[in-house]
Amino acid sequence: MDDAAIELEKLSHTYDKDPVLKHLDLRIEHGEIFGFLGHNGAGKTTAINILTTLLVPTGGTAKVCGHDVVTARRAVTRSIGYLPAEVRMYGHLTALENLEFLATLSDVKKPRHAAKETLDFLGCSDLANRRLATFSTGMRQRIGIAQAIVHRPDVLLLDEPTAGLDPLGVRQLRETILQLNQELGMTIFMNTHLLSEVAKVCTSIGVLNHGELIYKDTIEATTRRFPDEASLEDIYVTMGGAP
Ligand SMILES: Nc1ncnc2c1ncn2[C@@H]1O[C@H](COP(=O)(O)OP(=O)(O)OP(=O)(O)O)[C@@H](O)[C@H]1O
Repeated sequence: MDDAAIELEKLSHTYDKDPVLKHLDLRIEHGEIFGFLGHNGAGKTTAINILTTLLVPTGGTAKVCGHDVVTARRAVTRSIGYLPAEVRMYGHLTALENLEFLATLSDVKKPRHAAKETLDFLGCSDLANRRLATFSTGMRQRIGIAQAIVHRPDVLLLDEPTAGLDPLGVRQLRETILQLNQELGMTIFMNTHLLSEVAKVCTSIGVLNHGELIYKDTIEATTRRFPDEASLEDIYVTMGGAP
């Protein structure tokens, strides 16, 4: 079988004594937009931290594009882009300077060109010469996405990307996710609480409940099973996923 974009096998993690992730098995194919749903504290960020190589799992394996997150960290970090829940950036730099700096760190060949092209691709060239300290939440988030994709990763990991965005920002984000997936072929892995959002943008979903994956299916099968879009919430109830 070809390498999946993301493959977890019995992935487990324990910080202190209680397990936070419990034997997760999950395969996400290239080209998917995967929505990872779960209540607060379910373990979603822990899973993303493992995929970004920031955290070494205490059990099982996680691979990105066939690369193991523990034994092939460099190959993993080359394959991924990451938008954390709270984007950190150098406020005194302009958007372009910041992006060029990060492109350089990622060994991108022509960093300034890549930075400009990325801002252009995301439709925010108008922000290029403004200092990041002056940016609104929505603008910061667009630059956060630019930072995550400036090296053109195969897989983009987004941790609660809609947090703090107004409805227009949420819609813009949805369009950007589809554009990255359809035009650049990126696989997207998105942690979210927003059930309504996953139905609009995702091709498949998984539901995490207290560290266990209690549901995984395509969005078509899911909406057939839970025909009322708003009632995607029923997944939590039906599968016992409420906190
Ligand atoms: N560094 C840490 N040390 C100890 N416990 C931690 C640490 N990070 C997270 N936890 C605990 O692990 C559990 C899962 O947290 P995690 O942040 O992965 O969940 P989440 O699904 O992303 O939640 P949220 O939606 O609130 O961000 C929680 O009980 C949290 O308190």
